[in-house]
Amino acid sequence: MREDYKFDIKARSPWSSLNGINKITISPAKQGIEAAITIPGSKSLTNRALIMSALADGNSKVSDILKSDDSYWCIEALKQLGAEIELQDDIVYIKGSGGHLRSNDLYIGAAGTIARFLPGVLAASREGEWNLEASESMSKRPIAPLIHALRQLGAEIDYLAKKDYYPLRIKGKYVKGGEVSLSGSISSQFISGVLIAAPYFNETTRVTIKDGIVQHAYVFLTLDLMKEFGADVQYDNALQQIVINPSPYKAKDILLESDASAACYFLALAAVTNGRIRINGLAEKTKQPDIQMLDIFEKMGCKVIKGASFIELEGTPQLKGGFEISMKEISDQALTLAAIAPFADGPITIKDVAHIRYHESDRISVICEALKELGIRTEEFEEGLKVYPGAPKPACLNTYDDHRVAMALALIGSKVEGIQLNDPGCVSKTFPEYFSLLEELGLEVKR
Ligand SMILES: O=C(O)C1=C[C@@H](OP(=O)(O)O)[C@@H](O)[C@H](O)C1
Ligand SMILES: C=C(OP(=O)(O)O)C(=O)O
Repeated sequence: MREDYKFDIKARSPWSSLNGINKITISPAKQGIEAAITIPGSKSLTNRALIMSALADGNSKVSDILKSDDSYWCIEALKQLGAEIELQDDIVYIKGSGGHLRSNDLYIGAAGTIARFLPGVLAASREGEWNLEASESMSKRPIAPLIHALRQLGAEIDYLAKKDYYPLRIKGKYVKGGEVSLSGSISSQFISGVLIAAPYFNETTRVTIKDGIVQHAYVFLTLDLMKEFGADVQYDNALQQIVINPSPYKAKDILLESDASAACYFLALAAVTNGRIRINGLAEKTKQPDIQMLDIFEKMGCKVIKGASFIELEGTPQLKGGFEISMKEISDQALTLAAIAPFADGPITIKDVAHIRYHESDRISVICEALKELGIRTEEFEEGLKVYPGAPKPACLNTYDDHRVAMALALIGSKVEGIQLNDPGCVSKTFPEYFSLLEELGLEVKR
């Protein structure tokens, strides 16, 4: 176990689950898994829509939001900034501030989407001053390329403790805009963070990307939503140059899609148990990148039915392996594939995901550690890993305060009796009901 590991209780919100539960044990379902389920709203769309509605002048209604730690801290921050927000079940009514934000100290939890999307927005808010504090894990994740780009555009942002990391101090002023070139090779969120704020800069902003973008689809999600909220943006399909004219967001009513990343755990569950799961309310046409996992499941021998408003996956008695795959564009699913890989009939190599070492944990190192603990032969590379077929043995595994580590490793409990996970509550970052849903589907979950 890595020595610096402890979970950050402060980042768990009132919407988190499993508070005070140190360990959970997962064992296979007694019967075959066959179900139709609905997954909560997309984390990425929820926090984008909340921020844009809070900036718009007027009343917006955002329906089918995700209720998790990431969205809780987003809503709290926006309230502190002066947005009037009312919540009814999973519908949020927001009276936006028209871009005039109240000075306050803000805590943003462990959410990359808030950490990378708020600084530009605050900096361009003409007046006001904010200290922004993030969770321990978020305070270790990179933000320097974003802050550097925003400063180049005229923003006043200082590091309050360690250079290049949270916490931040931001002074609102007129941000000029203009030309900026930034890197998307560690996180696409740096680009989204500049784009979301750019309609509030004084002049037209022209963004060019210095090198690659790790997950292009999230930048397209940003641009699509900006257009829906009335921003004036132009871009080419290769995202070589993105142009944003000053064009404040307009209030609107919006219904959000289910979270494709969260859906993938249940598709993987059907795949690995030879079960059948239908996800209602999510279609192949979504622009969320993780829907591309369907191609991987098909490659592994699963049958996928793509309906107009659902996705269904039927597993197979023996998953196929023996392939290498680049997961650069769908890297939130790298751990999901790694967790089901031991059950395939040949090794699986996951490539091009060096950037996931900078997510909530060093995901490549953590998943390799867990698989080894389970007795699975695993090779770790700088940019990925190779997992060999094997029979995992029961083990007690660390989740490193990383929701995707916990959700992926829990899938092994659908095949192997007695998989124990420490700090299962970390799933609350994006999916507080995760273990309850596994239980409803028949898995044995002992808290
Ligand atoms: O913009 C977004 O909503 C996201 C972008 C991706 O981050 P990176 O580009 O940092 O990998 C993804 O991993 C994250 O879960 C959500
Ligand atoms: C990387 C992730 O989150 P974040 O939005 O905090 O970057 C994730 O959800 O896997």
